[in-house]
Amino acid sequence: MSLVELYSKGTRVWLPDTLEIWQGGVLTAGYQEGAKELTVTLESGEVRTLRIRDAGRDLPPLRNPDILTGENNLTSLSYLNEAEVLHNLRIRFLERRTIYTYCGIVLVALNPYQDVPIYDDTVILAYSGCEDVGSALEPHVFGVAEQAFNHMSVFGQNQSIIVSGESGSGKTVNARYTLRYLATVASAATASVGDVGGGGGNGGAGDDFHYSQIEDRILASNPILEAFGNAKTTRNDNSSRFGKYIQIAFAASQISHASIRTYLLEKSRVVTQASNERNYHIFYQLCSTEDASLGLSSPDNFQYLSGGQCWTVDNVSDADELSVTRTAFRTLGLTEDDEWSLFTILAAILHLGNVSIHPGESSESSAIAASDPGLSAACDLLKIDQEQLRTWLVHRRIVTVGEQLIKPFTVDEAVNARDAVAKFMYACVFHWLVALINKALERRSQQQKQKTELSHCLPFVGILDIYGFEIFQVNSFEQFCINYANEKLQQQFNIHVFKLEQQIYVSEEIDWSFIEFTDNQPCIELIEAKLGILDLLDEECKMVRGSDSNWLQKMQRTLGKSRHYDTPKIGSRDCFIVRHFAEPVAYTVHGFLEKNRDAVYEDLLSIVRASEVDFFSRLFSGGGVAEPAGAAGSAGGRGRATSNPGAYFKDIAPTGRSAQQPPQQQQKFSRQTVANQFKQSLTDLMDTLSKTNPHFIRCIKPNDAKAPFDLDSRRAVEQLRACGVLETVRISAAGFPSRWGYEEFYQRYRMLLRERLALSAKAAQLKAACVAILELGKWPTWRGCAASACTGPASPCSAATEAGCSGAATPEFAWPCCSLRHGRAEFLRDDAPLHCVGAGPLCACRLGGAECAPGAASNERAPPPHFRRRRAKRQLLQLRAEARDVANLRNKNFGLENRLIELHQRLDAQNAELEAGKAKQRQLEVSLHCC
Ligand SMILES: Nc1ncnc2c1ncn2[C@@H]1O[C@H](COP(=O)(O)OP(=O)(O)OP(=O)(O)O)[C@@H](O)[C@H]1O
Repeated sequence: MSLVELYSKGTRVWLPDTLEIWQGGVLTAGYQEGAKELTVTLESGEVRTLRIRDAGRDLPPLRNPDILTGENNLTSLSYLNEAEVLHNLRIRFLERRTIYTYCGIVLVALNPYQDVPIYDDTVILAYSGCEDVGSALEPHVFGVAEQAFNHMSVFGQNQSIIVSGESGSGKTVNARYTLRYLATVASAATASVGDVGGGGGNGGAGDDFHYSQIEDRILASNPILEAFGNAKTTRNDNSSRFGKYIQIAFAASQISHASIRTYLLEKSRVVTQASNERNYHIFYQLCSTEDASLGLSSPDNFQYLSGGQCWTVDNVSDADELSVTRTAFRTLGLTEDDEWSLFTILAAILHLGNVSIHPGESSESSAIAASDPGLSAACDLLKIDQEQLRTWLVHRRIVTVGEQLIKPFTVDEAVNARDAVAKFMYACVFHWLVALINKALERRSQQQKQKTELSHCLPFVGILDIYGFEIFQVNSFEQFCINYANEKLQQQFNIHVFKLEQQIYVSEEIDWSFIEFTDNQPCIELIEAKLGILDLLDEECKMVRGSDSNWLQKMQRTLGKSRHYDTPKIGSRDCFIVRHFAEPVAYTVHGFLEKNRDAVYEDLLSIVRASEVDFFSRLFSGGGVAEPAGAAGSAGGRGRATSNPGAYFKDIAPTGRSAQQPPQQQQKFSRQTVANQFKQSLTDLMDTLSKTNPHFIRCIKPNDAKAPFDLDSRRAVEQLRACGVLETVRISAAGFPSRWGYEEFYQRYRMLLRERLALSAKAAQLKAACVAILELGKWPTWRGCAASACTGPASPCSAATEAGCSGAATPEFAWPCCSLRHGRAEFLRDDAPLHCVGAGPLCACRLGGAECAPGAASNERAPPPHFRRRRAKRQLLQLRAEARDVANLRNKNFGLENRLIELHQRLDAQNAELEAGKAKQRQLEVSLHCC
């Protein structure tokens, strides 16, 4: 169609709008070739004249007919542009109250900021086992989980579900539901095996660890990790301050074991918080007990909990949350004694934060009063030497050739030293817990252990919930690492969606015009390449006199020419800007070196490691009850996902003893900077992800006020642009909706072929076999013959005389899992009738014999015993189908109910107005009467 035809009078278009981003309008007059102007009447009635400079490029985007509005897959829109995507999401979200929408291979999830009734077990049942989950049911996070689970079960291929989005967009909630879905579906599989007495050897007597427990343990890991790793920020009341990748391995559709890797816990939050933010939830939960034996009281009595001047979270009871955390501890097998030990350390951290450090005798020194209550409370709880701690919090040892000097700290240095110990202790607790969870998610019985040894063979589904892209007023080292991680994830997404997809079209010689996308490789190189930002940072950290400002200068000299690096033209001089894929972010260099070194003075470490309590001593030495193997939190000991707190430190390592030497001999630890560890763990993560079949969930934060079902178009478009959803729409719409390898396709549909070919298809014949399967489509008898009397591919088809049947049957077919429309017989893969219900003259079951009684028009024959499992499965499928209908109805109902509530609210408001009007009228009448 030519532009003149497309842009004729009355055509519906979109115009840019400052407030709503896009506004609908209608062309008042058609576009003429070479015209410089276009007149549009907006929906508001305003008439606007558009300047056309580069016709064909700057003509306004076209609008779809109303009938397409609210499509649940954006790729099915006729006109695909930013305005249409936004409009569609808006209608679905605001009018239909639907939070999920497919966008090709991506599920877009809008945060409703309100509980929606779409996650209960009926809905899980509806999605589980649904073969065409993408089209038969509304888009849902359960749909994505089902696709991953199904793909894994059928093809034994590892899957990953990557949940991304900015802070507060709903990643953790969606990841939590995904986890629940997998746990429920897997436990249903276990139960159904148990029901029919199959057993399959799993979970039988003698196992010391039953299958049902592992699902519970997986779910119990959530409240623990959230209590210790989540905090209230200005953007999100329950913000994850660490990244998490959970891998669930399955054996015969049941969970075999699981493991969690964590990424870069934000340790600085333990000692300082921005305004209106909180420390980690667990501290406030603990304070709610006001336990005197731990010296606990209201959170505002502790320095470490008062940085943000915020101690509570709306609608959250810390006391209730504590009981959730403790219940989860029990589920994971943590004893009350160990729990008490953890709480003791947390309380000690809080008391340590209250230690008051004064200027010493000179301005270059500092001191702590012998009677400091914070110091004595911390030392009593940790069972460590108070005098030693008091000394080494305000001094350090310098070792030169042949001699040692004791140098006092300034007040600032002493505060840093104290905070570093507090952060170290908290990180030890966190990583110990991750190791504990991993231990609890292993298989324990002999049989299960064997499985674990073969774990690399078991397929898994991995769920990645990693901190979203962050921009604050002041962005520091943590934001830099978080945004770097997002940059890597975006690249992973690009590689999968754009690069690989297009490469396949080229290699398959499919006619294809390339879709441009923003490749963020140059930005990643700026960060992680040799002489890039991280490299220069590490170099500076090695310098004795290294400083943040020196590092900044070096970056400016070395990286100044990069397209993705910049310095602010106005304002702060100690900033550098990185142009990320999402947005440019200005980072303040202050504190980068210190955070990257993450140094804890060895003298202080030795003191806490010398605790009289064996548990503490082991925990602070990198060991403990759960015996974390190497890098804590790594799955089955593989990978280096979690920073090992043992490798964090090492600033000054004393080599000899002095009068005030701490009691324990120092050990040697590697000097690995935080950024270096993080880079390595991200490389490992990307490596893992690249070997899986990825599924993407893009979470969108619809407004900053956390208002329920409210969409700020500007914010939504920002996020859609940033995470590549719009480009995905274009590529998904232009490309093929489904891609199968020969092997995959053959495995899935081979039962349609004659036995001979089905069994004998070797690698070389795979393509031919696939072609043969596709040829089946030519035979109407096999593709759902419309003829009512069709009995399947008999030769010739017995329904040949009926309308809609060609009467042709192909010799290529054997009896497949027949699902003829009239449902005379149902077959499973091995051609055995499940339950011949249609026995009679038209029975399609040709096997005869014991399983079928031709002529007996009855469905009352009891199935043979060995079909019981299949029948159970069949019934389950029926149940699921019913549940699907219920879920769909419920979805609709929910939308209608909401509309009704809205209408009631409006009615109430109008009534109130009416009443107010009447009252006013009465008043006026009274005053008139008085007059
Ligand atoms: N599907 C949902 N239904 C109801 N409420 C939701 C849903 N998704 C998110 N929310 C609300 O939004 C809040 C923030 O969500 P969530 O913690 O998952 O964000 P996030 O993307 O993980 O943020 P961060 O990166 O800061 O951890 C939740 O605490 C919850 O109140």
